[in-house]
Amino acid sequence: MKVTVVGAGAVGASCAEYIAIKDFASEVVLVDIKEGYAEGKAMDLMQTASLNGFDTKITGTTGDYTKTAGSHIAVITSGIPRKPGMTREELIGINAGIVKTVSENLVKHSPDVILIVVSNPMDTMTYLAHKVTGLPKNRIIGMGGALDSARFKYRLAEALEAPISDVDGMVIGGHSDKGMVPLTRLATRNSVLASEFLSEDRLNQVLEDTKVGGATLTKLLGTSAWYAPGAAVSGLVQAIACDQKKMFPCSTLLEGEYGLNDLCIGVPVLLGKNGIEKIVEIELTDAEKAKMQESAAGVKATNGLLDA
Ligand SMILES: NC(=O)C1=CN([C@@H]2O[C@H](COP(=O)(O)OP(=O)(O)OC[C@H]3O[C@@H](n4cnc5c(N)ncnc54)[C@H](O)[C@@H]3O)[C@@H](O)[C@H]2O)C=CC1
Ligand SMILES: O=C([O-])CC(=O)C(=O)O
Repeated sequence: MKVTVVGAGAVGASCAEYIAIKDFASEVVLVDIKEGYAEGKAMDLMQTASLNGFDTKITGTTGDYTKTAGSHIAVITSGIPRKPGMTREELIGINAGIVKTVSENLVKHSPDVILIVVSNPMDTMTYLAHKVTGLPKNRIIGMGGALDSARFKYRLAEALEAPISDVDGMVIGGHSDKGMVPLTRLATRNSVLASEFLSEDRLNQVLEDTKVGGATLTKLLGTSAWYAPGAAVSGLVQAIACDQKKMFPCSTLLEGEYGLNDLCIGVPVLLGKNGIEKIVEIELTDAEKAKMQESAAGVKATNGLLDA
């Protein structure tokens, strides 16, 4: 199983590291545009192999896509991250051009590849990857909901004063400060609804803290986060590589599902060897449906900037 990760920056390198540590891929190829950078990251990571006990071979290249040929899965993390005070949507001007070129190059050398889009604004970049490559919808996956759900669980565990392994929860909707829809109604601690333990106000606080999870870290770090994003991507890659049929909220092209059309947005999907093997439609309340509609309107407004 060969995996390419484009962008050897913070998220790309973290993602490559987690993939290697889990030791399910034979090969990871890092690609960057900065001369020597991917090669350097690959060498540094390879020197952790004997320490961390993995056999995955990691190599790096400065923009030579022939080295990516025959990739089963490719992750796109190339592009600029936001700085404190910015929204993800503000990155579109620079990142759209990068994601377009990178998607074209990847598909040219690996026509059967499954793409995982990470660069922001992620839902719009996933939609752009569809437009540019014309790949079937099961082979283009946007990563956002897996990360947002991990942050939701972190905040739930904090509020419940429970170990994280006790809690479960899911975030759907757009991967943006305003567009996320954390499903507090369905959040649980060991199958018991979180609402049994937490007041409505406290659950709302969990919801609000989850939505600004990325912005909170960006303010603290001066750039956006990378450990949890890298781990979240590695989870999606593993689910596909190992044909796990695991459920994650991912950004996917909707054609009527959830009453939405012609956009990519986060909904629960099953991931296996074919990429997105099923879009899971769950029954939402009227309030949740309204939030999804609002979130979709935000994503569509950003998609509209692609043509501008
Ligand atoms: N979807 C999500 O949940 C998340 C998305 N992100 C996004 O991921 C992207 C990357 O973030 P970081 O890794 O923190 O940034 P970074 O700046 O550390 O790394 C980005 C890398 O992309 C490279 N790059 C730029 N243009 C390229 C091209 N044409 N081909 C190959 N490589 C190129 C840069 O040289 C740099 O090394 C950002 O857009 C960020 O907003 C970050 C975290 C989570
Ligand atoms: O916050 C950002 O800009 C990066 C990102 O998407 C995240 O960490 O959720």
